[in-house]
Amino acid sequence: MQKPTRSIVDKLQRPLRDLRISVTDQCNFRCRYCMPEEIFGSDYKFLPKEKLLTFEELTRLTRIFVSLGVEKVRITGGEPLMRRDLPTFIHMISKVGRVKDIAMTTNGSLLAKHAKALKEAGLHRVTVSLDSLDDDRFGQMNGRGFKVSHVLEGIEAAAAAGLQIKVNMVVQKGTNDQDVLPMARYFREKGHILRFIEYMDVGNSNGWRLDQVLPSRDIVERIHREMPLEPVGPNHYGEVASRYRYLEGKGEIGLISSVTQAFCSTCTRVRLSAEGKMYSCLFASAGTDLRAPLREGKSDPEIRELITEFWRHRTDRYSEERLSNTPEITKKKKVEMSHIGG
Ligand SMILES: Nc1nc2c(ncn2[C@@H]2O[C@H](COP(=O)(O)OP(=O)(O)OP(=O)(O)O)[C@@H](O)[C@H]2O)c(=O)[nH]1
Ligand SMILES: C[S@@+](CC[C@H](N)C(=O)[O-])C[C@H]1O[C@@H](n2cnc3c(N)ncnc32)[C@H](O)[C@@H]1O
Ligand code: SF4
Ligand code: SF4
Repeated sequence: MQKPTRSIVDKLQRPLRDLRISVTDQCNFRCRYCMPEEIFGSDYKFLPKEKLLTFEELTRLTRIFVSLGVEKVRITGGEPLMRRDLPTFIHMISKVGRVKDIAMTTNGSLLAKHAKALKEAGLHRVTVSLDSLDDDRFGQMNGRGFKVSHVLEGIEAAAAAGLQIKVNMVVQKGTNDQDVLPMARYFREKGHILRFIEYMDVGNSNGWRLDQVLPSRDIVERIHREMPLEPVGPNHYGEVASRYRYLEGKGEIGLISSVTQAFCSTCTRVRLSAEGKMYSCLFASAGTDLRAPLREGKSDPEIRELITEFWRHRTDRYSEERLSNTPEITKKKKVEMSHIGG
Protein backbone atom coordinates (compact mmCIF):
# COMPACT_ATOMS: atom_id res chain seq x y z
CA MET A 1 0.00 0.00 0.00
CA GLN A 2 1.41 3.41 -0.97
CA LYS A 3 2.08 6.16 1.56
CA PRO A 4 0.16 9.41 1.06
CA THR A 5 2.64 11.96 -0.32
CA ARG A 6 1.25 15.45 0.32
CA SER A 7 1.86 15.27 4.06
CA ILE A 8 4.66 16.18 6.46
CA VAL A 9 6.48 13.13 7.88
CA ASP A 10 7.83 12.30 11.33
CA LYS A 11 11.27 10.98 12.31
CA LEU A 12 10.22 7.46 11.27
CA GLN A 13 8.96 8.70 7.87
CA ARG A 14 5.29 8.33 8.85
CA PRO A 15 2.95 10.84 7.21
CA LEU A 16 0.32 12.82 9.11
CA ARG A 17 -3.00 11.62 7.79
CA ASP A 18 -5.62 11.14 10.53
CA LEU A 19 -6.87 13.64 13.05
CA ARG A 20 -8.81 12.28 16.01
CA ILE A 21 -10.68 14.94 17.93
CA SER A 22 -12.03 14.36 21.41
CA VAL A 23 -14.93 16.77 21.88
CA THR A 24 -15.58 16.00 25.56
CA ASP A 25 -13.92 14.08 28.38
CA GLN A 26 -17.33 13.16 29.87
CA CYS A 27 -19.18 9.92 29.35
CA ASN A 28 -22.45 8.36 30.50
CA PHE A 29 -20.80 4.90 30.66
CA ARG A 30 -18.16 3.71 33.11
CA CYS A 31 -16.56 0.88 31.10
CA ARG A 32 -14.21 -0.87 33.47
CA TYR A 33 -11.40 -0.98 30.90
CA CYS A 34 -11.62 2.78 30.27
CA MET A 35 -13.26 4.80 33.09
CA PRO A 36 -13.60 2.56 36.15
CA GLU A 37 -16.22 3.95 38.55
CA GLU A 38 -13.86 3.90 41.54
CA ILE A 39 -11.63 6.45 39.80
CA PHE A 40 -14.16 8.31 37.67
CA GLY A 41 -16.70 8.60 40.52
CA SER A 42 -19.11 11.39 41.45
CA ASP A 43 -16.26 13.58 42.74
CA TYR A 44 -14.20 13.29 39.54
CA LYS A 45 -13.39 16.72 38.10
CA PHE A 46 -14.19 16.83 34.40
CA LEU A 47 -13.08 19.78 32.29
CA PRO A 48 -15.10 22.97 32.87
CA LYS A 49 -16.78 24.41 29.76
CA GLU A 50 -14.36 27.33 29.38
CA LYS A 51 -11.46 24.91 29.03
CA LEU A 52 -13.03 23.05 26.11
CA LEU A 53 -12.05 24.20 22.66
CA THR A 54 -15.02 25.82 20.95
CA PHE A 55 -16.32 24.48 17.64
CA GLU A 56 -14.76 27.50 15.92
CA GLU A 57 -11.37 26.77 17.50
CA LEU A 58 -11.61 23.09 16.59
CA THR A 59 -12.57 23.91 13.01
CA ARG A 60 -9.69 26.36 12.67
CA LEU A 61 -7.26 23.71 13.91
CA THR A 62 -8.78 21.12 11.58
CA ARG A 63 -8.20 23.44 8.64
CA ILE A 64 -4.54 23.80 9.64
CA PHE A 65 -4.12 20.04 10.11
CA VAL A 66 -5.66 19.46 6.69
CA SER A 67 -3.12 21.85 5.15
CA LEU A 68 -0.43 19.55 6.58
CA GLY A 69 -1.82 16.35 5.09
CA VAL A 70 -4.80 15.22 7.19
CA GLU A 71 -7.52 13.59 5.07
CA LYS A 72 -9.49 11.73 7.67
CA VAL A 73 -11.17 13.15 10.78
CA ARG A 74 -12.63 11.07 13.59
CA ILE A 75 -14.79 12.62 16.32
CA THR A 76 -14.55 10.86 19.64
CA GLY A 77 -14.50 11.44 23.41
CA GLY A 78 -15.46 10.57 26.24
CA GLU A 79 -18.85 10.11 24.66
CA PRO A 80 -18.98 12.58 21.75
CA LEU A 81 -22.79 12.72 21.74
CA MET A 82 -22.65 14.27 25.22
CA ARG A 83 -21.26 17.43 23.65
CA ARG A 84 -24.13 19.79 22.89
CA ASP A 85 -24.95 20.58 19.27
CA LEU A 86 -22.48 18.10 17.84
CA PRO A 87 -24.16 18.17 14.38
CA THR A 88 -23.28 21.87 14.16
CA PHE A 89 -19.62 20.96 14.56
CA ILE A 90 -19.87 18.12 12.02
CA HIS A 91 -21.35 20.58 9.57
CA MET A 92 -18.46 23.00 10.16
CA ILE A 93 -15.90 20.22 9.57
CA SER A 94 -17.72 19.10 6.44
CA LYS A 95 -17.10 22.55 4.98
CA VAL A 96 -13.33 22.27 5.45
CA GLY A 97 -12.16 21.21 1.98
CA ARG A 98 -10.11 18.09 1.30
CA VAL A 99 -11.45 16.00 4.22
CA LYS A 100 -12.29 12.72 2.53
CA ASP A 101 -13.68 10.93 5.54
CA ILE A 102 -15.56 12.19 8.62
CA ALA A 103 -16.30 9.46 11.15
CA MET A 104 -17.37 9.25 14.78
CA THR A 105 -16.80 6.67 17.50
CA THR A 106 -19.67 6.39 19.96
CA ASN A 107 -21.03 4.06 22.61
CA GLY A 108 -24.33 4.22 20.71
CA SER A 109 -26.55 5.00 23.70
CA LEU A 110 -27.64 8.40 22.34
CA LEU A 111 -27.34 7.56 18.67
CA ALA A 112 -31.00 6.78 17.94
CA LYS A 113 -31.84 10.37 18.89
CA HIS A 114 -29.09 12.02 16.83
CA ALA A 115 -28.38 9.76 13.84
CA LYS A 116 -30.49 11.64 11.30
CA ALA A 117 -29.15 15.08 12.26
CA LEU A 118 -25.57 13.78 12.17
CA LYS A 119 -26.01 12.38 8.68
CA GLU A 120 -27.66 15.58 7.46
CA ALA A 121 -24.79 17.58 8.93
CA GLY A 122 -22.27 15.67 6.80
CA LEU A 123 -21.08 12.73 8.91
CA HIS A 124 -20.07 9.79 6.69
CA ARG A 125 -19.61 6.93 9.12
CA VAL A 126 -20.11 5.82 12.71
CA THR A 127 -18.22 3.22 14.65
CA VAL A 128 -20.33 1.92 17.50
CA SER A 129 -18.69 0.25 20.47
CA LEU A 130 -20.48 -2.83 21.80
CA ASP A 131 -18.83 -5.55 23.85
CA SER A 132 -21.59 -8.13 24.29
CA LEU A 133 -25.13 -9.06 23.28
CA ASP A 134 -25.85 -10.29 26.78
CA ASP A 135 -27.53 -7.65 28.95
CA ASP A 136 -25.95 -8.77 32.22
CA ARG A 137 -22.42 -8.83 30.87
CA PHE A 138 -22.88 -5.64 28.88
CA GLY A 139 -24.38 -3.86 31.89
CA GLN A 140 -21.42 -4.94 34.02
CA MET A 141 -18.88 -3.93 31.42
CA ASN A 142 -20.38 -0.50 30.80
CA GLY A 143 -20.54 0.02 34.56
CA ARG A 144 -23.98 1.66 34.41
CA GLY A 145 -26.31 -1.18 33.53
CA PHE A 146 -27.10 0.16 30.04
CA LYS A 147 -29.06 -2.34 27.96
CA VAL A 148 -27.87 -3.88 24.69
CA SER A 149 -31.17 -2.89 23.03
CA HIS A 150 -30.31 0.82 23.46
CA VAL A 151 -27.18 0.38 21.41
CA LEU A 152 -28.80 -1.85 18.81
CA GLU A 153 -31.54 0.76 18.33
CA GLY A 154 -28.81 3.35 17.80
CA ILE A 155 -27.19 1.15 15.17
CA GLU A 156 -30.52 0.62 13.40
CA ALA A 157 -31.22 4.34 13.39
CA ALA A 158 -27.76 5.11 12.01
CA ALA A 159 -28.25 2.54 9.23
CA ALA A 160 -31.69 3.94 8.44
CA ALA A 161 -30.19 7.44 8.24
CA GLY A 162 -27.70 6.19 5.63
CA LEU A 163 -24.55 6.24 7.76
CA GLN A 164 -21.90 3.58 7.12
CA ILE A 165 -21.47 1.46 10.22
CA LYS A 166 -18.74 -0.52 11.93
CA VAL A 167 -18.95 -2.13 15.35
CA ASN A 168 -16.00 -2.29 17.75
CA MET A 169 -15.79 -4.95 20.47
CA VAL A 170 -13.04 -4.89 23.10
CA VAL A 171 -12.34 -8.50 24.00
CA GLN A 172 -11.26 -9.24 27.56
CA LYS A 173 -10.38 -12.84 28.29
CA GLY A 174 -12.51 -14.15 31.16
CA THR A 175 -14.97 -11.25 30.87
CA ASN A 176 -16.60 -11.32 27.43
CA ASP A 177 -14.64 -13.74 25.25
CA GLN A 178 -17.70 -16.05 25.21
CA ASP A 179 -19.38 -13.29 23.17
CA VAL A 180 -16.98 -13.44 20.23
CA LEU A 181 -19.00 -15.98 18.24
CA PRO A 182 -22.50 -14.61 19.01
CA MET A 183 -21.30 -11.12 18.04
CA ALA A 184 -19.71 -12.41 14.82
CA ARG A 185 -22.89 -14.28 13.86
CA TYR A 186 -25.17 -11.36 14.67
CA PHE A 187 -23.28 -8.65 12.81
CA ARG A 188 -22.54 -10.89 9.83
CA GLU A 189 -26.28 -11.38 9.51
CA LYS A 190 -26.88 -7.62 9.86
CA GLY A 191 -24.24 -6.82 7.26
CA HIS A 192 -22.06 -4.61 9.52
CA ILE A 193 -18.30 -4.98 9.85
CA LEU A 194 -17.38 -6.10 13.37
CA ARG A 195 -13.87 -5.38 14.65
CA PHE A 196 -12.35 -7.13 17.64
CA ILE A 197 -9.96 -5.00 19.69
CA GLU A 198 -7.32 -6.54 21.91
CA TYR A 199 -7.72 -5.19 25.43
CA MET A 200 -5.03 -2.51 25.87
CA ASP A 201 -3.04 -1.01 28.72
CA VAL A 202 -4.21 2.52 27.99
CA GLY A 203 -4.04 5.03 30.86
CA ASN A 204 -3.09 4.06 34.39
CA SER A 205 -6.43 3.19 35.90
CA ASN A 206 -7.83 0.03 34.30
CA GLY A 207 -5.58 -2.51 36.09
CA TRP A 208 -4.59 -4.11 32.76
CA ARG A 209 -2.97 -7.54 32.79
CA LEU A 210 -1.45 -9.34 29.83
CA ASP A 211 -3.26 -12.56 30.72
CA GLN A 212 -6.59 -10.77 30.09
CA VAL A 213 -5.71 -10.22 26.44
CA LEU A 214 -7.22 -12.69 23.99
CA PRO A 215 -4.82 -12.63 21.01
CA SER A 216 -6.42 -11.84 17.67
CA ARG A 217 -5.13 -15.09 16.16
CA ASP A 218 -7.25 -17.02 18.73
CA ILE A 219 -10.30 -14.99 17.76
CA VAL A 220 -9.74 -15.72 14.07
CA GLU A 221 -9.33 -19.43 14.83
CA ARG A 222 -12.55 -19.56 16.85
CA ILE A 223 -14.59 -17.89 14.12
CA HIS A 224 -12.88 -19.75 11.29
CA ARG A 225 -13.86 -23.12 12.79
CA GLU A 226 -17.54 -22.23 12.41
CA MET A 227 -17.49 -19.67 9.58
CA PRO A 228 -14.36 -20.06 7.40
CA LEU A 229 -12.35 -16.90 6.84
CA GLU A 230 -9.54 -15.68 4.62
CA PRO A 231 -7.32 -12.61 5.02
CA VAL A 232 -7.77 -9.61 2.72
CA GLY A 233 -5.44 -6.66 2.14
CA PRO A 234 -5.86 -3.21 3.72
CA ASN A 235 -8.18 -0.58 2.27
CA HIS A 236 -5.55 2.11 2.74
CA TYR A 237 -2.03 2.76 4.02
CA GLY A 238 -1.86 2.48 7.82
CA GLU A 239 -5.24 0.79 8.30
CA VAL A 240 -5.46 -0.21 11.96
CA ALA A 241 -7.55 -3.36 11.51
CA SER A 242 -6.37 -6.51 9.73
CA ARG A 243 -9.26 -7.60 7.54
CA TYR A 244 -10.72 -11.07 7.01
CA ARG A 245 -13.63 -12.00 4.80
CA TYR A 246 -16.06 -14.86 5.15
CA LEU A 247 -15.38 -17.49 2.51
CA GLU A 248 -19.03 -18.43 2.18
CA GLY A 249 -21.34 -15.58 1.33
CA LYS A 250 -20.79 -11.96 2.19
CA GLY A 251 -19.23 -10.08 5.09
CA GLU A 252 -15.94 -9.28 6.75
CA ILE A 253 -14.43 -8.75 10.19
CA GLY A 254 -11.42 -6.78 11.44
CA LEU A 255 -8.84 -7.50 14.11
CA ILE A 256 -7.14 -4.66 15.96
CA SER A 257 -4.08 -6.27 17.49
CA SER A 258 -2.21 -3.50 19.22
CA VAL A 259 -0.86 -5.92 21.85
CA THR A 260 0.20 -8.97 19.85
CA GLN A 261 0.88 -7.44 16.41
CA ALA A 262 1.72 -3.77 16.87
CA PHE A 263 1.13 -1.45 13.92
CA CYS A 264 3.20 1.58 14.94
CA SER A 265 5.36 1.49 11.82
CA THR A 266 2.46 2.91 9.77
CA CYS A 267 0.84 5.07 12.44
CA THR A 268 -0.42 8.29 10.85
CA ARG A 269 -2.62 9.46 13.72
CA VAL A 270 -2.53 12.69 15.70
CA ARG A 271 -4.92 13.18 18.60
CA LEU A 272 -6.45 16.33 20.01
CA SER A 273 -7.98 16.36 23.49
CA ALA A 274 -11.11 18.35 24.31
CA GLU A 275 -8.98 20.99 26.06
CA GLY A 276 -6.76 21.42 23.01
CA LYS A 277 -3.72 19.29 23.78
CA MET A 278 -2.14 17.48 20.86
CA TYR A 279 -0.81 13.95 21.36
CA SER A 280 1.46 11.96 19.08
CA CYS A 281 0.54 8.59 20.60
CA LEU A 282 -2.37 6.94 22.39
CA PHE A 283 0.08 6.08 25.16
CA ALA A 284 1.73 9.49 25.46
CA SER A 285 2.45 10.90 28.94
CA ALA A 286 1.86 14.52 28.00
CA GLY A 287 0.41 16.61 25.22
CA THR A 288 1.40 19.85 23.51
CA ASP A 289 -0.97 22.69 24.25
CA LEU A 290 -2.66 24.40 21.31
CA ARG A 291 -5.35 26.22 23.29
CA ALA A 292 -3.02 28.89 24.68
CA PRO A 293 -1.53 29.75 21.27
CA LEU A 294 -5.06 29.91 19.83
CA ARG A 295 -6.35 32.16 22.60
CA GLU A 296 -3.20 34.32 22.66
CA GLY A 297 -3.90 35.31 19.09
CA LYS A 298 -1.24 33.34 17.23
CA SER A 299 -1.71 33.35 13.46
CA ASP A 300 -2.48 30.29 11.33
CA PRO A 301 1.11 30.11 9.99
CA GLU A 302 2.46 30.24 13.57
CA ILE A 303 0.20 27.40 14.72
CA ARG A 304 1.00 25.48 11.56
CA GLU A 305 4.69 25.79 12.41
CA LEU A 306 4.07 24.50 15.96
CA ILE A 307 2.29 21.41 14.61
CA THR A 308 4.92 20.84 11.93
CA GLU A 309 7.75 20.89 14.47
CA PHE A 310 5.79 18.60 16.78
CA TRP A 311 5.23 16.03 14.03
CA ARG A 312 8.78 16.29 12.64
CA HIS A 313 10.16 15.33 16.07
CA ARG A 314 7.78 12.41 16.58
CA THR A 315 9.36 9.04 17.37
CA ASP A 316 6.50 7.23 19.22
CA ARG A 317 6.16 3.47 18.84
CA TYR A 318 4.77 2.43 22.20
CA SER A 319 3.02 -0.79 21.16
CA GLU A 320 6.12 -2.06 19.39
CA GLU A 321 8.18 -1.28 22.48
CA ARG A 322 5.65 -3.06 24.67
CA LEU A 323 6.17 -6.24 22.64
CA SER A 324 9.79 -6.35 23.77
CA ASN A 325 9.49 -4.91 27.30
CA THR A 326 5.98 -5.37 28.72
CA PRO A 327 6.59 -5.21 32.51
CA GLU A 328 8.67 -2.03 32.48
CA ILE A 329 6.92 0.00 29.81
CA THR A 330 3.37 -0.53 31.07
CA LYS A 331 4.29 1.28 34.33
CA LYS A 332 4.93 4.53 32.47
CA LYS A 333 2.56 7.45 33.13
CA LYS A 334 0.00 7.57 30.31
CA VAL A 335 -2.88 9.81 29.36
CA GLU A 336 -6.33 8.29 29.99
CA MET A 337 -8.23 6.91 26.96
CA SER A 338 -11.36 8.90 27.85
CA HIS A 339 -9.25 12.08 27.66
CA ILE A 340 -7.93 11.55 24.14
CA GLY A 341 -10.59 9.26 22.77
CA GLY A 342 -8.93 6.05 21.63
N1 LIG B 1 -2.47 1.15 19.94
C1 LIG B 1 -3.28 1.80 19.15
N2 LIG B 1 -4.58 1.48 19.10
C2 LIG B 1 -5.35 2.17 18.27
C3 LIG B 1 -4.87 3.20 17.46
N3 LIG B 1 -5.88 3.70 16.74
C4 LIG B 1 -6.96 3.01 17.09
N4 LIG B 1 -6.65 2.06 18.01
C5 LIG B 1 -7.55 1.12 18.66
O1 LIG B 1 -8.44 0.69 17.70
C6 LIG B 1 -9.75 1.02 18.09
C7 LIG B 1 -10.57 1.25 16.86
O2 LIG B 1 -10.19 2.43 16.28
P1 LIG B 1 -11.10 3.11 15.22
O3 LIG B 1 -11.14 4.54 15.49
O4 LIG B 1 -12.41 2.42 15.12
O5 LIG B 1 -10.22 2.75 13.97
P2 LIG B 1 -9.96 3.51 12.66
O6 LIG B 1 -8.68 3.05 12.11
O7 LIG B 1 -10.08 4.96 12.81
O8 LIG B 1 -11.16 2.92 11.84
P3 LIG B 1 -11.41 2.91 10.29
O9 LIG B 1 -11.15 4.28 9.83
O10 LIG B 1 -12.85 2.52 10.21
O11 LIG B 1 -10.50 1.88 9.74
C8 LIG B 1 -9.59 2.21 19.00
O12 LIG B 1 -10.67 2.33 19.85
C9 LIG B 1 -8.35 1.81 19.74
O13 LIG B 1 -8.72 0.88 20.72
C10 LIG B 1 -3.51 3.53 17.57
O14 LIG B 1 -3.01 4.44 16.91
N5 LIG B 1 -2.77 2.80 18.43
C1 LIG C 1 -12.49 5.83 24.53
S1 LIG C 1 -13.85 5.38 23.56
C2 LIG C 1 -14.52 6.95 23.08
C3 LIG C 1 -15.73 6.90 22.20
C4 LIG C 1 -17.00 6.32 22.78
N1 LIG C 1 -17.23 6.67 24.12
C5 LIG C 1 -17.02 4.82 22.59
O1 LIG C 1 -16.90 4.10 23.58
O2 LIG C 1 -17.12 4.40 21.45
C6 LIG C 1 -13.16 4.82 22.01
C7 LIG C 1 -12.88 3.36 21.88
O3 LIG C 1 -11.87 3.00 22.76
C8 LIG C 1 -12.06 1.66 23.13
N2 LIG C 1 -11.32 1.38 24.36
C9 LIG C 1 -11.43 2.01 25.54
N3 LIG C 1 -10.60 1.46 26.45
C10 LIG C 1 -9.93 0.47 25.81
C11 LIG C 1 -8.94 -0.47 26.21
N4 LIG C 1 -8.46 -0.51 27.45
N5 LIG C 1 -8.48 -1.33 25.29
C12 LIG C 1 -8.96 -1.31 24.02
N6 LIG C 1 -9.89 -0.45 23.59
C13 LIG C 1 -10.38 0.42 24.47
C14 LIG C 1 -13.56 1.61 23.33
O4 LIG C 1 -14.08 0.33 23.29
C15 LIG C 1 -14.06 2.44 22.17
O5 LIG C 1 -14.30 1.61 21.05
S1 SF4 D 1 -15.02 3.31 26.23
FE1 SF4 D 1 -16.26 5.02 25.54
S2 SF4 D 1 -18.23 4.51 26.48
FE2 SF4 D 1 -16.78 3.32 27.60
S3 SF4 D 1 -16.22 4.63 29.34
FE3 SF4 D 1 -14.71 4.95 27.70
S4 SF4 D 1 -15.44 6.75 26.70
FE4 SF4 D 1 -17.17 5.92 27.83
S1 SF4 E 1 1.02 2.85 20.07
FE1 SF4 E 1 1.28 5.01 19.52
S2 SF4 E 1 2.62 5.01 17.75
FE2 SF4 E 1 1.89 2.90 18.02
S3 SF4 E 1 0.11 2.77 16.70
FE3 SF4 E 1 -0.65 3.37 18.69
S4 SF4 E 1 -0.71 5.61 18.69
FE4 SF4 E 1 0.53 4.95 16.98
